[in-house]
Amino acid sequence: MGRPLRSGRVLKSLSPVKKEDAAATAKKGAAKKTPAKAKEPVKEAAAKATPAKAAKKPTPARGRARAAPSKSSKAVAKEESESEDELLEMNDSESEEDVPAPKKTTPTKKTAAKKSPGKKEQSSDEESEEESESEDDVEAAPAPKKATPAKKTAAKKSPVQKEESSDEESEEESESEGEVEAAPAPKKATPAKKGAAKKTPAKKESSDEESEDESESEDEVQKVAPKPLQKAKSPKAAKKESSDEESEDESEDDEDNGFTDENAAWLKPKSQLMSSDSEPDDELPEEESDEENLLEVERQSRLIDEEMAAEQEEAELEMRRTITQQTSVFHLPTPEELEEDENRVVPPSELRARIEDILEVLADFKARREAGRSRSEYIERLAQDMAELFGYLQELVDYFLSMFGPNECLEFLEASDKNRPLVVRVNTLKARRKDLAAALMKRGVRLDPLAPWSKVGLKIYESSVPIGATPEYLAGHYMLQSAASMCPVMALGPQPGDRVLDMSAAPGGKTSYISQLMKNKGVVIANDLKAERQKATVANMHRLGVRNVVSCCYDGRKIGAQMRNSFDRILLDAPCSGLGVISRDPSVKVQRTIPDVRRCAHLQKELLLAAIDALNHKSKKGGGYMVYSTCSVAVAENEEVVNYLLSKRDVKLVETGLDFDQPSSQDSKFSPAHLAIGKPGFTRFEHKRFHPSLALTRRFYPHVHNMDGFYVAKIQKLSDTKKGEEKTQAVEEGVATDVEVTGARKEKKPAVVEDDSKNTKKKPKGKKRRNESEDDDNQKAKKKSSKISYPSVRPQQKKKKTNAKVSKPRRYKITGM
Ligand SMILES: C[S@@+](CC[C@H](N)C(=O)[O-])C[C@H]1O[C@@H](n2cnc3c(N)ncnc32)[C@H](O)[C@@H]1O
Repeated sequence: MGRPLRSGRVLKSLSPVKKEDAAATAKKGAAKKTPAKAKEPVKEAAAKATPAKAAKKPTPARGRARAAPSKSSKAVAKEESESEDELLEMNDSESEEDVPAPKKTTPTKKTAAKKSPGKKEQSSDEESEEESESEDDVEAAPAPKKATPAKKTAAKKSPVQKEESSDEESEEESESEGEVEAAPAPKKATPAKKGAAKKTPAKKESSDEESEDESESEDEVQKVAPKPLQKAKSPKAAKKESSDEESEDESEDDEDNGFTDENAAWLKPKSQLMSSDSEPDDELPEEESDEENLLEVERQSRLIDEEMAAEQEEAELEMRRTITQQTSVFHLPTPEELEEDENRVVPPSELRARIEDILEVLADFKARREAGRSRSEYIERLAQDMAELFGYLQELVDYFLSMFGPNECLEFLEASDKNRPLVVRVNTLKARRKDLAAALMKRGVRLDPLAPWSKVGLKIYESSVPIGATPEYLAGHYMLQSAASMCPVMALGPQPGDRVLDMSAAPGGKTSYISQLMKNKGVVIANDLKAERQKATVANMHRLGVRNVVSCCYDGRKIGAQMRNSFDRILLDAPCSGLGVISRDPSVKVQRTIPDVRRCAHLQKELLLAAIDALNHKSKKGGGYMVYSTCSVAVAENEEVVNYLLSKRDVKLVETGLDFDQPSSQDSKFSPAHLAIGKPGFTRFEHKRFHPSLALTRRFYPHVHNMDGFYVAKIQKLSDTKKGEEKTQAVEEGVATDVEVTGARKEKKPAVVEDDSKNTKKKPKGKKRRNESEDDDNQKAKKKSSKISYPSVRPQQKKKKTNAKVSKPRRYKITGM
């Protein structure tokens, strides 16, 4: 049976048609419309039903094809209406006889048509005969005309499968199936769908060969025109793939409606059928609604597909971007670009972006650095950008960078721009914390206990009244005091009855806490160089009800000599650069210089030596301890100062006792594991090496602890012995030596920065200013080093007579602390 291969759509629908037509006709014709009728009427009805659907087809060929039932038309001719007879006769004649040359031209028709015989060969001989007939028809008949009769035949015969099982019927059925395979389907969409559900059972009852043949025919057809087939299939396939229930429902609807409408379409005048290339108008809406339904499903499916595709694309882009970011080389600004920058205000966002880029490069320097650029160049750029972004002198940023490293430095700078929580210390001489908290809360203050490690601290979140002017404040129930500044006093651990020196006391915040812990028992000497500041100290003592404090105004450096071995405990809350409390005093950013830091360190060393001298190491009250503290994070003002003390006096560092979860042991070995709050002090910085016990000192950071930058060291005086008096000269000159870790001499080396690119050592440009001052100090230190560092050579002693065999000469033990 030759059929026109108009498009893939037509061909693709072949196999559904085969099933669906047969089923449709079976249900419509046999089961519903003419249940009492025998096989032939069923066929007739089916034949009518099928063309009715076929009439939807727009192409004349299809229309003609449907109107040309070849063999089956003969069988049902008597019961057909006149118009139908005419039509059938005409079609028969067309299909069996004259075949217009142009219609025969499509080779694929033959291919498709020849497919069905293959299946028929597997059936009975009679079937084969009939098939051969149909084959002949196919070959002889023009494709379009034969196509529809094939369907029609199939439609007529397929009901037989349900109603009768005679051989003839099955022969006919197989014949019709064979024809159906090759029949054009597209315009049969609706009946095919309707029939599909009905046909399926019939199909199942029949042999598997049928389905195989179907697939074969489909395959073959697809080979002929694969692309259009796929396109065309979707609507029909969607139909076919819809649930059986749906199909059944539809068919039931059809059954309810009867064949009237379809027949009406089918029974149109021959001329109309023959001439109309398009479907009848009244059927268009149905077809369109089907299309719409299909499109709705498809539309949703497409939407999901598009969304998924978009997401996938976005994910890929993101991945590519991340890979690029992580692997790309960051190019430092060229001199020209830097010159441009100087003539404009670089936006903070741009600075920050560059800072972050440089940080990324530094994190993977080998892979991401620009060829020919050294690490120091990146660091230099980073320091400049950070200084500009946060408003610091660059030398300070340089210093922080050398202390923290790039990433932590950024965190520190950011945290130093934020205010710390407001904290008050309850004056337990006058109030209890819970009472004070309740009183403040009544005034609309939102607060919380400071931390598990403090029994007297309250953290203020919000207050509708000025915290420094409440009735409770004026009554002395509390003192404004930062969390960090409580730590030195806690570390000192003053006891009632102690003699305590607060060497730099004004305005008396820590002094009052000391008295509080001493329960107003014992004596506190509150000293400060500046008498003006001491007024505030006195006022505070009065307000707070402190009665055991004596204020005085001496230069602390002289107290050591004047009040030697006089105190059980001493607090030196030293004057400092304030580099830990920048959020409280942002002027530090531009007013403090590294030489300022050096000057502070020099004063601190002097004060510290004096404090130790004033400390009584023979205190019978468990004393002989002092605490050194600063509100600076600079190593020069902290570890370097304490390390210097270790070289000058017979002292040792002990735990600060700030490990509140564990019992504090004054004499325990220094081990960071014992410490709960604060970070260990530096034991090395740049080229300097400090005594390992410096790890017992505590550092507090804004970016780590959300506290002021602070430093706390607790020192025990062991004896009144002074080591290396000759070093005093150096101290007076403000020289920080890094010699005394073990007491052995260590000469200072000039600061160096490793150049990764050349692996050579050179002085960094960016650190010139700081290193210059360091170098000055270093030069002085070198000159003095012979005096400072060499241990005094003991006079040659006469060898004692001993039995011990001494093979090696004895070395003098150098005591560094
Ligand atoms: C950080 S403040 C002390 C704060 C105080 N401990 C408190 O908690 O309220 C440092 C103090 O050291 C004082 N000072 C500076 N040089 C001094 C010196 N040579 N002798 C004694 N005190 C000095 C300053 O006047 C300043 O009041």
